[in-house]
Amino acid sequence: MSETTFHCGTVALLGRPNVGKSTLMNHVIGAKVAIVTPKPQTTRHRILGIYSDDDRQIVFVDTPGIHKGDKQLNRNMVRVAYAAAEEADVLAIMQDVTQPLDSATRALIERFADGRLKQPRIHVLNKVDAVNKEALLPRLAQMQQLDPGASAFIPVSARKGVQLHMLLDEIARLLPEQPPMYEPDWFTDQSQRQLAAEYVREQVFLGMQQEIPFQTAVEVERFDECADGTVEIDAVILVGSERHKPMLIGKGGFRMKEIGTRARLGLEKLLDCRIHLNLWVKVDPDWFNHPGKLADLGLGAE
Ligand SMILES: Nc1nc2c(ncn2[C@@H]2O[C@H](COP(=O)(O)OP(=O)(O)OP(=O)(O)O)[C@@H](O)[C@H]2O)c(=O)[nH]1
Repeated sequence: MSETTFHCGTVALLGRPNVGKSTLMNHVIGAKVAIVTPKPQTTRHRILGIYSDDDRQIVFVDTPGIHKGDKQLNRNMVRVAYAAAEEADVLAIMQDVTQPLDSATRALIERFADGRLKQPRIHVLNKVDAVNKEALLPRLAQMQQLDPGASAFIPVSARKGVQLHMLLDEIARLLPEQPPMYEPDWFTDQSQRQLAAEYVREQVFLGMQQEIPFQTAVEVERFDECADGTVEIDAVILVGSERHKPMLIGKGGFRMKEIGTRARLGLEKLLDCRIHLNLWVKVDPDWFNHPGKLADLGLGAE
């Protein structure tokens, strides 16, 4: 490794909810450091995923999807995304090509293309596995017109790993020449405790409908590594309303058991150890509008 040609820096993954930011980061890192669900607004805070090889270290910053919302939680999420953009070396602005280029996506692109932020921009056109090639060409032309100052426009499939090597090459080319910031075997800045909370929240998002996932948070109260190599975790699922509690627990505790089992299996794979996961449900009305509670949960505006 020659230090002078090593490229290292941060790239902010930005875009509307559900475009595939977390999927892309996980695919590149090779581990599920950011949870993924088909529901929008899954990512709530800034998550780092660190990719390292012999001559580059790319620190991906996965951000909450940029959206409108009236809760304090939603406003904080959007602020976190813009703050991450300001601090990054490169901006990767993602869109979902299976969806039309709607006014919200356009507004987002125009906001970054206005030159206020000086970092180089790459437009990432995701989910190409789900559209035909002919549909892609007009979309690329539209993008070139919307942001002629961008460094690149790269169609990818985050899910299938299509063209991600090209994206990595382009990002690395735009990063400063400097030595690595993290040890090469680090892949995230999240603690095991935070990952445990996120894995439980993922299962709530996947298992529950309507507004329940969006009004739920997870707090890990105990994370103990035992002498026999197993890990004991106690986690509380916070719900915003009394009527959500029985729905989350399910008949005879069925729903809760399912959420717990799935989260535990995912965590055992990630952490490579046996896990005992104990879950409780607690009602905390309107938690998503309380700045103090949001800060306790790591969901402040940062
Ligand atoms: N077909 C297809 N689906 C994808 C691709 N990338 C992501 N998805 C799906 O799109 C959905 C949203 O993916 P996420 O990675 O959670 O999207 P996100 O942008 O992080 O979403 P937020 O957390 O809401 O900001 C999931 O169901 C993914 O499986 C892709 O390349 N192709």
